[in-house]
Amino acid sequence: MDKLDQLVQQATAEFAAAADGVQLEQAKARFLGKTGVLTEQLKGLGKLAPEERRAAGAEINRAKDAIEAALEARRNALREAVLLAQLAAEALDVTLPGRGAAVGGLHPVSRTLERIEGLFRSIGFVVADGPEIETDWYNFTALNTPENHPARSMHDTFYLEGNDEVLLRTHTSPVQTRAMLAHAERHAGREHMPELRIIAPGRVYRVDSDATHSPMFHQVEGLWVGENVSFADLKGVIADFLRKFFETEDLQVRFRPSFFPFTEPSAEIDVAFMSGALKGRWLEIAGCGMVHPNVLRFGGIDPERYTGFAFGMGPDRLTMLRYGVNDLRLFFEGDLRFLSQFR
Ligand SMILES: CNC(=O)COc1cccc(Nc2cc(Cl)ccn2)c1
Repeated sequence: MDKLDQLVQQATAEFAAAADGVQLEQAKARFLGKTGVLTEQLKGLGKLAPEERRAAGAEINRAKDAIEAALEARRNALREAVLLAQLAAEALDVTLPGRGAAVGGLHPVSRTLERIEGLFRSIGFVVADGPEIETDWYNFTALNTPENHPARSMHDTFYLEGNDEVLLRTHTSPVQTRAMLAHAERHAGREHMPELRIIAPGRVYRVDSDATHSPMFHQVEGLWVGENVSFADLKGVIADFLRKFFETEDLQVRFRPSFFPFTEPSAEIDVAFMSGALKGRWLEIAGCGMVHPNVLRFGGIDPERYTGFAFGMGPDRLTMLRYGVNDLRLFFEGDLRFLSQFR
């Protein structure tokens, strides 16, 4: 094989060894560039005799064409490789199953709140709402809570920055007082004020956090005010509600004497199931009592003419009982592995 054939072989091998466009251009320069091997050959033609020059020149140009063809082939091969790599990287397998939008669900506490509201609506209660940021008047004073009562302290109550009159409500009782004032106002001057039956569900805040206490939790309060509402009405409404809520007649309800500043007499409500894991254990689930006369007065209602009962329960606690959950904080951490069990 003569020198020119060797050059073509060598150039083809070096082009094949070029891994990308930059290396290929460097290899091209070695053969076809200004100082390339082929260019040197062409310069050497001047030294030949005129009759030899034409043949030698033709030979060199044939080699040059072969090298340029090898170069072009390698360029195409590299371009093809880049394209194939890109296609592989961006490949979309349309046969894959769709990700799909998962079906959401109501939060277990929301389900409990809706259930409680539905049960009380079915006996004529109306759901009332009110501000979560309250004044200490509506949250404490209007509920007959003494100025020095520990519940007012910053150890139990979240006060807004640098303020001791604006706070995060610690219960939904303020909603009840606001509703009483509005109701009394609306029917002022009439001989008989219509009965008031309201349910006040909502978020409440207390400075506390452990397995059974979260700084933000939920409460549902109920209030029934009329011309001769009695403790018997209270017991009947609560017992009936609990049987419907827990969907069993097989439970006992008891009213244990207690004390709240805003009710007199007051009682804690315990429930005991006659079957299941909690069989026979008394569980405290709510507080209640006849509305204290002062609280009726703060609500614009004459305690000489009207009486009422009220209760307060923790739907978070009812939810824990209903679903057998033992750490309240699980409800508020947003962990879908926990929450998706309640869809
Ligand atoms: C989880 N809640 C509890 O242990 C105790 O809650 C209770 C108990 C008794 C009454 C009330 N609410 C109330 C509201 C007004 Cl406007 C007047 C009188 N009382 C809340």
